Parts: sequence; structure tokens; C-alpha cells
Amino acid sequence: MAKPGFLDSTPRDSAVFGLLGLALAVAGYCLVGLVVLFGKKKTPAPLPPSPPGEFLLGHYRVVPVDAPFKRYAEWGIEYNSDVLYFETFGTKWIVLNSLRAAVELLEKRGAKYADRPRFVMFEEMGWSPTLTWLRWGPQYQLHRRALQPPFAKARVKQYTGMQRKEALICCKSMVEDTTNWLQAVRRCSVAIVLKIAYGLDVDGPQSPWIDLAEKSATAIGKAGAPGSSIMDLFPLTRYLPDWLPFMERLRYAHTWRAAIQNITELPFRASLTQMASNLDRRFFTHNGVASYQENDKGNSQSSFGLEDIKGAAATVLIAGNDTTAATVMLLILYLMQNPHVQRKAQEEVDRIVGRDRLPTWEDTSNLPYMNLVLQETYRMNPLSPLGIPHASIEDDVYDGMFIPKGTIIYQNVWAMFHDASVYAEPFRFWPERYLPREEGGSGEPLPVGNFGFGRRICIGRNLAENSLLIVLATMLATVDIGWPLGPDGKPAPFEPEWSFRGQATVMPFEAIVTSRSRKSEELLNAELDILENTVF
Ligand code: HEM
Repeated sequence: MAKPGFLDSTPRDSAVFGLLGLALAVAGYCLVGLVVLFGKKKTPAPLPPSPPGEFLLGHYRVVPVDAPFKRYAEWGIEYNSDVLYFETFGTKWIVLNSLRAAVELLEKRGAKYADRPRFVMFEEMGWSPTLTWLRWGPQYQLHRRALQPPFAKARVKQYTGMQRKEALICCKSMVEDTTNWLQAVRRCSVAIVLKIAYGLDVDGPQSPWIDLAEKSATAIGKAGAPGSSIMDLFPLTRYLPDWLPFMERLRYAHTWRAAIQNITELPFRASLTQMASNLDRRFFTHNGVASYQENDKGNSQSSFGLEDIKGAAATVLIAGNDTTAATVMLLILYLMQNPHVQRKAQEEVDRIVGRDRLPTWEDTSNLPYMNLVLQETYRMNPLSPLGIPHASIEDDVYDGMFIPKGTIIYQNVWAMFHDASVYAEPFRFWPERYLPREEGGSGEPLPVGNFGFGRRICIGRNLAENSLLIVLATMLATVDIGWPLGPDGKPAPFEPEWSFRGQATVMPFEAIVTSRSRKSEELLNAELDILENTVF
């Protein structure tokens, strides 16, 4: 929270406070820097290698803000180490560049690495308690216990009918407006998690919930790698005025604060209103609030309070919608760029499902090539290239390298997925690479780590994968994804743009999505007519 005094003060007062604060902060951090520099105690083993830092600032300016994962991968090769060490003013972080290191530390020794760093910037953005950012401890465990079971593999099967309906609506909208496929994708992704978290429906492409979800996704997606802002490194700087030139991330946090507050508050309130007349315990807030009220009536205190339920539901909506939409965007991009892959996956759907009906969720496990298309999409561009950082709970030694307690751990899944010694031609989209050599593949391992590692692994991975598979199968059955044409009627030159600040996402791009056949269009309409009044 910003200090109330700052909000009330005049610009001149705030300038004076700001400069005073700045001077104090600089003096304080210089002192810490000197203590760190000269007061280093002997460690039981050498620290992992690191590139040279700068006097006092350490690695603060050495690591690029844009696409840091690529630089970390290069340093890994340069220093011949899958673990690298960085430090600035007492904040320590390591980067794991190999799957071997990530599995050894985050999974086999998971209990030592289950913490998160404190995300001061996200606090400044006004987040309620949410599983994703909570530090290891009783409140975290309470949230994980509340959120993990409803998203277990067996439990999320109950949502597959609803997910399929949303996939059908998505493809129908794409066919009806062949250039606005992105709106259809966003609607679909928001609708699925909004329903599961709150029991609320998205009424149409203009639904305010879509706008709300999009704003919060932008707020989070462009906030920079979690835990890397100046406030995360020097927490006192959050009290500086945000107009100072180097406080860009504080300005960002304040600008997007309203979006986070709205997405936390508004669907929760709407859900409370809805459940007053129509309680349905399959939905997270309905069940959570009803249990809370029952406990209250029975005079037993709920450990999971209303603020916790609100924060947890917002996590599902925020963590679940943009990640799914961003992955569908990638699928569309890679299918468009690789027409032979698109054709091969369509042929598989035609062969297994036939052309007289549309795929169901049960079909998805019988479509091996389509599944590989999804895996290859994960590998090509992991959405969180450095994962969400963990933090170490105690001192540790790995491969003769010392990892001090309180170190922030980034998992460079991008480096793992583009390691040329594991994946031949790592920048080529080639789903066959996972097939055995005798089937024309290269026997390479499926990518591991897109959903994180160990005790903090994504709770929504089963739900997300179901959504992605049913959307992909429905797209393959009903639409052709084509390259935009230039004025001469030939495919226009196109190079996608990417955002590598925080999440790694492809920027909106043009694609022509057309109906595959008259028959597939009829099937879409017929299925949706049948499902129109089905309550999921
Ligand atoms: C393609 C879709 C998705 C991707 C790529 C993804 C990726 C991730 C990653 C990388 C993490 C960090 C794991 C770690 O720290 O080791 C994570 C955590 C998390 N995800 Fe997802 N996610 C996706 C979908 C979802 C969905 C649909 C939900 C909600 C139902 C969700 C909820 C969460 C939560 C609550 C956490 C925090 C877990 C914790 O800290 O204990 N995610 N996700």
C-alpha cells in the first residue's frame, strides 16, 4: 500500500518527502551494499559461477529487462554451468538452466525450495492473499489445500462438457467473423474459468468480464519477471514518489492497481448476489462462501475467510484465462506458419473422429499427433520462460555449489526447451521430434516444466490441458487457419512480434480463419442448438 500521507500531500511536499526518502534509501542501501561487500562470511562451498557485477550495484544493471532468459542461457554456456548466481544489495538469485538441476532441487529436494520471494511490486498492485504469491507457511498451505483438490485430474472431468461447449462457441464465432479470431479465443478462455471460479457466465463478446480479465492479464503479463523490480530488490523504494525517472515499475504498479482491485472485487460480489438465489456448490466461490457461512452459524471459526476465498477465486480467473488464451494464440500461429502440420493434424481428426460428428473430450486421448502439436507449442514458447520464482528455505549444496538460505530460484525453462543437445534444431516447430526414430522422429523427450516444478507446480494444469485439447480438436475439425493475403492476393510477408517482459507472449497478429466445410459449419450449429439450454 502507498503511504496515505503521499496521496494527501501537495506536489511540493511530496517532492520534498520524495527526495528525502530517496536520500535515505540510497544511504541505507549503500550501507547494506558495503556490509555485503566487505562482511561476506565464509561459505561451505563456492557459490555458483556468475558474470561480473558492478561496484555496489552488483548484477542489477547487468541482467537485461527484456528477454533475460536468453541472456541467462548464453551465460550458462559461457560459464559452463547449469546453475548461475547473481546478487545485488543482499538480494541473491540463482538461475537453473537445466532440467536436471530443476528436478534435483525443486522436486527431489522440494521441501527446501517451496517458498516464494516476497513480491513487493505485486503487493503495491493491491493483490489479496493468493496462492501464487503467498510465502511458504500456514496461510499458503491453507490456500493450496483449498485450491488443489477441486483442480485434480479426476475432479476437472466434470467441467469437460462446459469446456467443449465453449470450444464450439469459439469456432463458430471464428467462422462468423473470419478476421476476429482473437476475440473468440479470449471469450472462450475467460468463460471457462469465470464459470468454474464464480459460477458466472460470459454473455457475449462484449461482456464486461472479458474486458476486466484482459486488463488484469495486461497488468500482470507486462509487469516484468516476478520478483525482479526495483521494489522487490529494495523494498523501501516502494515509498518513493512514482514520478522519479527510475521508478517506472512503481508507476506501472499504481497505474494497474485499479484493474487488480476490480478483478478481485467485482466478480466476487456478482457471485455473492447470484448464490443468494441460486447456490451451486460446484463453483469455487459458491462452495467456499457456503462452507464459511455454515461454520459461522455453527459458531466454529473458518480458517479460510472471505478475503481468502476472494483472493483464491481471483487467482483462478487471472492465472487461468490469459495463460489459456495465450497458448491458443500460439497454436494458431504455429498451425498457420506450418500448413503441413495443420493438414496432418486435421487428417488425424478426420480419421479418428470422422466428418459426421465433432470431437468430444473423450476423443482427445486418441489423437496422438494433435497431442504432440500441443507439446511442441509448449516447448517453442513457454509462457513463463523463467517460471514463477521459488525461494530457498535453508542452506543447500548442489554439485559442489553453495545455495544460501533465502535465495530466489528462477527456472529457465526456455533454456531447457531450446537446449540443442536435447532438441535438434530447437527453433524449428517439429511435433514429430518426440516420436521414436523408427517412426520418423528423433525420440526427444516431451518438454517438462511448462507448468512449474515441485510443491508449487501449477494447480490448474489439468484444467488448462483439457481446455487446450478440446479447443485444438474442435479447431482442427471445423476451421482452416490461413496466412493473411497481401493486396496482390499472395501470402503477405509476416514476422510475429513478441512481448518478453514478464510473460513471453506473441502479440496479436492477423490470420484468416475460415470454415473447413459446409458440413463442419452445419455440425457446429446443430451441436450448439442442442447444447443451448444445457446447464453445465
Ligand atoms: C497453459 C496454461 C497455464 C500455464 C502455462 C501455467 C503455468 C504456471 C506456472 C509456470 C506456474 C508456477 C509453478 C511453480 O512455481 O513452480 C503456475 C502456478 C500456478 N498456476 Fe498455472 N498455468 C496455466 C494455467 C492455470 C490455470 C487454468 C489455473 C487455475 C485454475 C492456474 C493456476 C495456478 C496457480 C494458483 C498457481 C500457483 C501455485 C502455487 O504457487 O502453489 N494456472 N502456473
